[in-house]
Amino acid sequence: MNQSKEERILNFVLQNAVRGDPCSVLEAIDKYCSQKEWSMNVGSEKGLILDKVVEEVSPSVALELGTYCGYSGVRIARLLKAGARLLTVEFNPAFAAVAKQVFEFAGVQDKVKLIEGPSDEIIPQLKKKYEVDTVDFVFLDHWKDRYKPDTILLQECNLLRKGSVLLADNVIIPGAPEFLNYVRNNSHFQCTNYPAHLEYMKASDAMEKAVFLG
Ligand SMILES: O=c1[nH]cnc2c(O)cc(-c3ccc(F)cc3)cc12
Ligand SMILES: [Mg+2]
Repeated sequence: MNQSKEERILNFVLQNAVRGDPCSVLEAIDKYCSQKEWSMNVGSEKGLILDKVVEEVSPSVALELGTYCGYSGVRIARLLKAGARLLTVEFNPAFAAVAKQVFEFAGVQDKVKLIEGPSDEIIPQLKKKYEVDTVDFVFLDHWKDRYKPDTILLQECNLLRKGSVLLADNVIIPGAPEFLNYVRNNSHFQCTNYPAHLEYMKASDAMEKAVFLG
């Protein structure tokens, strides 16, 4: 059976990165996806913005919506302080299977809980089933049409606290206009836009940070 692109990315990591070295995993994925096959990892330019926000927040509990191959999950997990954890949600089982192996190869598996399923089902389970009180940081990188409803759902489930930081990828390409309108015109959020390029391309993209004010 033919390999998927995601399996080819995983194999490139296994053959070119260093087990237990998260940075080498990130470099291998960026090398493969910039030289061989484009894929929707956040990439190194927007990855630096992600790094800065994660370091700024220093979350005890981080949530990622949209795991894909695990690139941004490795990016986030490698920066977490001792005892902190990342919960990452992926709808697509094939993507989740690749991400699991990427996390293990990078050596971040003890900091990461990979949850398979749709975000609108998982978010209401976070408190009771995954023992979450509130989330300090949320990376939205799944399906653009879910950014706004999932932001509302996080609030309805009392998962945000004063100062919780949302960071959304792709607010230009593919674009998340409803989400942008929602958070930018909502007095409970303080927003900042970070222009960048679409991963591995010259096209313009941007990330939006929205701090929940309580
Ligand atoms: O669907 C996406 N989820 C998460 N991140 C994405 C991402 O960073 C880029 C894109 C994307 C961008 C341009 C294009 F021509 C085709 C797909 C999609 C997603
Ligand atoms: Mg993205």
